[in-house]
Amino acid sequence: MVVKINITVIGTGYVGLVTGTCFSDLGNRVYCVDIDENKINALKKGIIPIYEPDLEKLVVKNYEKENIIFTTELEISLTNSNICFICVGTPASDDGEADLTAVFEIAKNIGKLMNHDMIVVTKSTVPVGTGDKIKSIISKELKDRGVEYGFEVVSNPEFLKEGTAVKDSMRPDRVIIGSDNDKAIAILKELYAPYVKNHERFIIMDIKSAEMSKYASNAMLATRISFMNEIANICEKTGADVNQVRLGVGSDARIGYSFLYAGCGYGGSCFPKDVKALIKTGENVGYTPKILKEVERINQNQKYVIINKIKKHFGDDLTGLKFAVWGLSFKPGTDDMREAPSIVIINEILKAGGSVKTYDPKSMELSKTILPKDNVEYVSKRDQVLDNCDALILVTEWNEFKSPDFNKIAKTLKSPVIFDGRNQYDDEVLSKFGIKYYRIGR
Ligand SMILES: NC(=O)c1ccc[n+]([C@@H]2O[C@H](COP(=O)([O-])OP(=O)(O)OC[C@H]3O[C@@H](n4cnc5c(N)ncnc54)[C@H](O)[C@@H]3O)[C@@H](O)[C@H]2O)c1
Ligand SMILES: O=c1ccn([C@@H]2O[C@H](COP(=O)(O)OP(=O)(O)O[C@H]3O[C@H](CO)[C@@H](O)[C@H](O)[C@H]3O)[C@@H](O)[C@H]2O)c(=O)[nH]1
Repeated sequence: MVVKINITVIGTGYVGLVTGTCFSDLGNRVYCVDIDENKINALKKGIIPIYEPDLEKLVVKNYEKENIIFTTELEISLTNSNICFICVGTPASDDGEADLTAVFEIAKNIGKLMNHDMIVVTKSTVPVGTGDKIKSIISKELKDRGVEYGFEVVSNPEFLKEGTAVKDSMRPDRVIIGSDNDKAIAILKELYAPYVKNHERFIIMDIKSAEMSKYASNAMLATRISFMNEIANICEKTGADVNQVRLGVGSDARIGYSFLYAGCGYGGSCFPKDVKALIKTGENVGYTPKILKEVERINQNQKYVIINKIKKHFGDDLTGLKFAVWGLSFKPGTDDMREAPSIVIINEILKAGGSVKTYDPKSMELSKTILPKDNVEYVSKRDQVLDNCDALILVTEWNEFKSPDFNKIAKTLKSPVIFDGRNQYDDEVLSKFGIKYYRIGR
């Protein structure tokens, strides 16, 4: 295939590695840059530092074809590229504000190193107004160097989901391009065109609206989840069942079924930090975002709903009790543990004197570096977890937990009781097996 566009992607995490790989698969030449030397060296050997379905074979294929270059050298990458994507992390600071240290450091380095005209595209999730700040940082560096290269800063927020990141990138619902520069817009459209067959899916807007669209989308989805968790909590006190309510509500075409699942709270690297950052954006301009503050508060509380049910069943003191935990990652399909509800649930069990035996298909190695070492045991098979445990807790709904052998569960657990944080099972089926079943919103 003919090489089309030379691209630099800065930051090879979930977003950068997937974005860079998908662009390279179209025949573009992509320089994937990271400051983490270990990560770059591993990638050069075909070792993918994250678990993301379909990613490994695409990386290996395109690395072998020399469509991807893994490097820590930003200067060489920029020299050989016309477009540069910023894909570094923007984690929450202590006060909730997005920490833009890495983004601004990169803007500075781009200004210091670029030696021809460049389109600088922000794919990291950044607060409204960041594009203007990136522009001034680059301009200042160019001025200090006494050079006059042209550059455009474009906002192109990313909407991929972990676990389906490759699919989402190759078939995006929409591609938002925030820019007022026709040439930059045309180049980005050309780059994305093979993945965006339906051109109505390109949405062109000003840079600030593009930045805000990303936060508003995540905040809307987080709001739906907290809303349903609130409904679930009211269901529990009134005798209604949130599973049935979800069907009743979602069937309205104006509402739809997605993101209405009650559970033990949303986690991950995006919703928690982006809701906090949007609250901060509002406060910084003298506005108090009341709905968003409640969305966040409901989510914090929701992580304790399962532990409260456990304590209601066994009492506040869990000393001497061992809990089997299925699932650790913040959702199925990923090894990502950022803001995973399992962290809160397991720590609360340990605090109350209990111990934990756990299994997750992908995130156990990472969990070992995050969870306390004492009283947490890891096993390599789903059903091994059950031996000598007093109860089973389902935290992450991986497929292999969806239709387990209930007979075995009932016989192996010391007391046949399941606490289900993801509403995966049928109350009637479990009662036939003599299993006491607690779930959310019933
Ligand atoms: N993870 C997602 O599902 C997702 C989806 C959409 C948008 N986003 C947003 O995209 C951004 C990146 O998220 P992520 O999950 O890919 O982060 P990540 O933490 O997985 O990856 C970030 C990478 O950037 C590298 N990095 C940090 N500073 C650097 C520097 N100065 N130069 C070069 N590399 C540097 C890190 O070493 C790391 O490899 C965030 O703003 C996030 O909110 C994430
Ligand atoms: O009905 C639902 C749907 C999701 N969740 C939870 O919500 C969290 C986030 O899930 P999901 O949105 O699937 O995962 P992410 O990979 O974090 O993706 C979100 O965050 C990304 C980063 O900004 C965006 O790009 C995506 O569009 C957005 O969906 C997880 O803990 C889920 O368990 C629920 O509790 N109920």
